[in-house]
Amino acid sequence: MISLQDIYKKVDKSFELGPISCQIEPGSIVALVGNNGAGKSTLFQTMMELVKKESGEIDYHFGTNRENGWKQAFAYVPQTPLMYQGFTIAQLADFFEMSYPGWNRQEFQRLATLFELPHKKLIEKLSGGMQKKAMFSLTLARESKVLLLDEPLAGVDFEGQEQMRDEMVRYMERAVDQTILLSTHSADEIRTLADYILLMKDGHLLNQYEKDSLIASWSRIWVEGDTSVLKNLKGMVSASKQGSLVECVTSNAFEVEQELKKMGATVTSVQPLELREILRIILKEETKSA
Ligand SMILES: Nc1ncnc2c1ncn2[C@@H]1O[C@H](COP(=O)(O)OP(=O)(O)OP(=O)(O)O)[C@@H](O)[C@H]1O
Repeated sequence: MISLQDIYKKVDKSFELGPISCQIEPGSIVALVGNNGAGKSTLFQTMMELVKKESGEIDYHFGTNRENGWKQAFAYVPQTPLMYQGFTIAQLADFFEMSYPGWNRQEFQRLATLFELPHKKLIEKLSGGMQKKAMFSLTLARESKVLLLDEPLAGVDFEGQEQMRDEMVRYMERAVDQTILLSTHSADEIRTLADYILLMKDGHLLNQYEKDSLIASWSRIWVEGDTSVLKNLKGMVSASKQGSLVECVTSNAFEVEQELKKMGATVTSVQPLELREILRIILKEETKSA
């Protein structure tokens, strides 16, 4: 278990992260989701102690954050590999081998072949997508338990995305308690990879969801009836008249359907909502109520 308790980081006058508290289950893939500037990268940097937090505790259960044991267990791929710009991939491979006990050159070479990495090129001379593939390969060759990936698939070509997804699954299969926390703006990535979703906004954690339950609890229901009555049902997100029917969107699908039946309303169609749409609505609703 990774426990974050009241993590608070003041970046500057205009942005504060937290306080954030949550728990991350080992053996799961967790997607960190939020609008631009929500604080996802800042949270990663704080977790990795690359920036100093003002207060709060992170208990990694691989040793506390006051010891160095956890650093061996945690691997992190930043959004942009700024600190590695002056090095070739081959030099970075040597550097990773020296820095991380158990770094697996054979595994790195497998990944380098898969992603066709040009070993002699400086990182800064690679395209954005190739930089992602290079840092991903170097980091996955580490013997880590927890992988923090900041927008790993952004800017990567279709084939590369598929390969990286497969490699993440392979990473999870190394042991039962392998864990990935990844930030993303891609609903597709969340749908295909994540078990849980952490939703962030303005430096705060809005909510934590089990992905399949979240998808199952939302639906679009077409019903004959009175908009104003339907709007007042618990869990109704919106109800708008569309011709002779009312289009209802609910975050409480099962209970709303039961309620509609009790009311004797005629339901003409029930459709699931795309995850993309659910996340967009939740973030928009939170923006409205903020
Ligand atoms: N290098 C920096 N210097 C100053 N402020 C920064 C810096 N990086 C981030 N911030 C501040 O921290 C806030 C959170 O940024 P962060 O990069 O953590 O968000 P994010 O959720 O990862 O965004 P995105 O989805 O756009 O990558 C920003 O709004 C900005 O005010």
